[in-house]
Parts: sequence; structure tokens; C-alpha cells
Amino acid sequence: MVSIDVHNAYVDFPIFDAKTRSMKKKVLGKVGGKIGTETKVPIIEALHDVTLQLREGDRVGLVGHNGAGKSTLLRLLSGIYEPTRGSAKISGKIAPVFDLGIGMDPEISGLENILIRGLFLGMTAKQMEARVDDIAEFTELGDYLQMPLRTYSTGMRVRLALGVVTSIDPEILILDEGIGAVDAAFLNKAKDRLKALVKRSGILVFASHSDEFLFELCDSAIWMDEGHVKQRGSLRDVLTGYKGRDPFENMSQETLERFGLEPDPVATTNGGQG
Ligand SMILES: Nc1ncnc2c1ncn2[C@@H]1O[C@H](COP(=O)(O)OP(=O)(O)OP(=O)(O)O)[C@@H](O)[C@H]1O
Repeated sequence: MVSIDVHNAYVDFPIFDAKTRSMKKKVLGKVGGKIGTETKVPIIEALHDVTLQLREGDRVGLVGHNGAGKSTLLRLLSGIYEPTRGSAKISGKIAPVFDLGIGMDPEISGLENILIRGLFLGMTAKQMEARVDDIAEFTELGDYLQMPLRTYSTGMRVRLALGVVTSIDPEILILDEGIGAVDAAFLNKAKDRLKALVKRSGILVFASHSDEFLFELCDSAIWMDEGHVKQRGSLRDVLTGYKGRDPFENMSQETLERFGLEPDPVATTNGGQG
């Protein structure tokens, strides 16, 4: 049974090299977690009293300002961070995809990197060997696949990484946005593979700043603010709360239809003006 149970979890980062005196001057900022200065060493409270349960079939988007705690929560859900207080119990094979470039070795070939990266994401060597041709074809990298990775452009690396990531069979897929460096045509091609990947995953948690991408992959969402869960619910409701307006407002009819979504009735009746 695939599941995630987080109970009253906190994640603190003590900052040993910060200048406590100057930190005590209050600076009001919109972004970032809370910085506590009561102790000698300033502490950033990246997650504050987070409780959530995720079950098989959940497709959850994570939204929030820069520094709100999304990446920290993803790392907690992946078992990379332990909670400072509280608990996080994760059952299932986790594929954490934070940084598409992570786990790649510049000195070995693209093909070898496909294999290594697959192992890193929980696949067996046999499974990866069976998929390598399909991945190679998807990347359109041709003879470059025999060359060391250091000879690749940024976009070529992303193609390779996306090819591997979208070929795996994760029970729990933890996805952090970072898919910007490829050209639009390739991203469209990757979207279909990403959707198929999400379909065969047990649980998806996806942090993103793109409404459209969130609607492609998720049906519910969590709004993180200053390290705590500010709202959890349907993707539309949470985005409306977070942005202060209905996310459908700015979507074209074609996009809405593609997602199988109903246009906002208010916007429709007044000619899309409000
Ligand atoms: N390794 C770390 N050491 C110290 N502070 C950290 C560390 N990682 C994150 N933080 C702090 O924790 C808070 C939450 O950061 P986090 O990276 O989780 O935010 P985020 O919501 O993912 O932001 P973004 O949208 O900018 O990626 C921030 O205040 C950040 O400064």
C-alpha cells in the first residue's frame, strides 16, 4: 500500500554563520520561511506544523511564494530530510525528481548516464536495458548518445534527463519544476510522456509555478505559506485562494477544453470580462 503520513512535522535549519545582531533588525519580506532569533543561533523554520495524508491516486500540486517551503516539503516526503519534530511515514518506492541534472556524470556517455540515472531513480539494470532504445529515440540525440555528457548543451542534457525520468515506474513520484530549458516543441512531446508517467505512478506531488502544468498533471493542491499548509483542496480552489483570482480567467477556451474543464460561468456570461 502506497501512502504518506506526515504528522505535526517541523523542519528547522540552524544558521551557524549568520550575524545574529543584524538579523534581529526586523525586515519585512514577502518571501522565505520564518527566521527565529530567540536563540543564539538563528533558525529558519522551513516547515511549521505540517500534517497531511496522501494515498494511492492522489495527484497533488504544491504552490506558494519563493521560500514558502515547497522544496523542503518535497524533501521531507522523499525521506531526504527527517523532521526536526513530529513524524513523516512514507510507504512505497520513491522517485525524487528535483533537479533534472542531478545524478548525471559529465565524463561518461549519454547512454551510460541513462542507465545510472535509472538506477538512482529505483529501477533495476535489466529494466533500464529494456527501455534504453525507447529513451534514446525520444531524446533525438542520435550519435551524441555515445559522447560524454560534458559535450552536451543545457537543452540536450534536459532532453536526456526527461527521457529517463519519464521512462520509470514510480510508486511515489516527487516532482520539482525545472523543465524550462528545452524548446517548446520538445516540451510538448515530453508532456505526453509526463502525463503517462503520472498515470502509472501511485502518488504524485508536483511543485510548480505554472498553472497550466499543474492542471495538466494534478487535480488537488496544497498552498504553502511561511512553512505551513495554508490551504488544501481542489486545484482550482487553492489557486483561486493563492492568486486571489480564478485561474481559469486567463485560460483560452482551447486550453480549458484540452483539460476537460468548464469555463467560469461568471466570466462567460459577462463576455469574459470578469
Ligand atoms: N539548506 C538550507 N539551509 C538553510 N535554509 C534553508 C535551506 N533550504 C531551505 N531553506 C530556507 O527554508 C525556507 C523554505 O525554502 P524552500 O526551498 O523549501 O522554499 P520553496 O517554496 O521551495 O521556494 P522556491 O519557490 O523559491 O523554490 C526558505 O526560507 C529558505 O531560505
